[in-house]
Amino acid sequence: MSISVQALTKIYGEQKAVDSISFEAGPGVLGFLGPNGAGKSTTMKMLTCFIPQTEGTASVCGFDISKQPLEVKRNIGYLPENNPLYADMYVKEALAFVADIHKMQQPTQRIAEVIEQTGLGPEQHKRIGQLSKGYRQRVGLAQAILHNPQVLILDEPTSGLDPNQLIGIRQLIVDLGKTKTIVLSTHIMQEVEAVCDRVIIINKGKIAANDTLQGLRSKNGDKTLENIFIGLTN
Ligand SMILES: Nc1ncnc2c1ncn2[C@@H]1O[C@H](COP(=O)(O)OP(=O)(O)OP(=O)(O)O)[C@@H](O)[C@H]1O
Repeated sequence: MSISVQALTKIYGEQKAVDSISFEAGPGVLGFLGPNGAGKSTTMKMLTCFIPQTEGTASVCGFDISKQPLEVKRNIGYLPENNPLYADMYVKEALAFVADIHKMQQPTQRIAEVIEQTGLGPEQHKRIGQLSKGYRQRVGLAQAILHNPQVLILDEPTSGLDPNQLIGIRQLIVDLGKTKTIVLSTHIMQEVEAVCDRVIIINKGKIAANDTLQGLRSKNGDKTLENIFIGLTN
C-alpha cells in the first residue's frame, strides 16, 4: 500500500485533533470527508511531514514520516488547503522554481505538460497575483503534480472553481487516480460520487467509516451519501 497509517494522533495543547486513526490506501482516489474541524487537514499535514504527529506512525511509499521525511516528500505532491503561492512570480516561473526544488533535469517539457493538463494555458503568462481564485487553484495543482509523485494529497482541490473548470479538474483527478494514490478532501458530495473509489469519513478526530461508495450505501439502506454523512457525523 502506498499509504499506511497506524494509530496516528495529533494533540494541539489540550485538543486531540486526530485521535488514533489507522487506514491504508493504494492507487485510486480516496475521499477524505468530515465536518469542519474533524481533523482532515491535520492528518494531511502529518502525512506530508508539515507537522509532526504526537503519537502513532505512518508511511508513504514505504518511507516513515518521522524518520524519512525527505523521501516522503519526494514521493508526495501536496495541495494545501489555503494553497499558498508566490504572488509575484509568473506561472511558468513558479513551476520552474518548484522543478528546481525537486532537482528536475530539463523541466521545460514537463512544465508545458502540466500547464496543458491543468488548463493553465490561457493564463500562463500572468503573474500569480493577477490570476483568479480558480486559476490559482490550478497553479497549486500543477505544482503538486509537477514531479510526477506516486501519492497526491489534495486538500479541497476544487474550491473556487467554476462549473466548467470543475469538470476538467475532476477528470484530471480521475485520470491521475488510475495509477496514483490520491487522498482528496472535499465537502462536495457530488464530487465524491464523481471521483472517489473509496471514502473515509472522519468525525471528531476518529474514523467513522472506511469503505467503498457502494459498500457505504449498501450498509446504510441505500441512503444518499449526504444523508449517510449526516448520520455518521451528527
Ligand atoms: N495549529 C493549530 N493549533 C491548535 N488547534 C488547531 C491547529 N490546527 C487545527 N487545530 C484544531 O484541530 C481541529 C482539527 O482541525 P483541522 O483543520 O484538521 O480540521 P478539518 O477537518 O480540516 O476542518 P475543515 O473542514 O474546516 O477544513 C480543529 O478543532 C482545529 O481548531
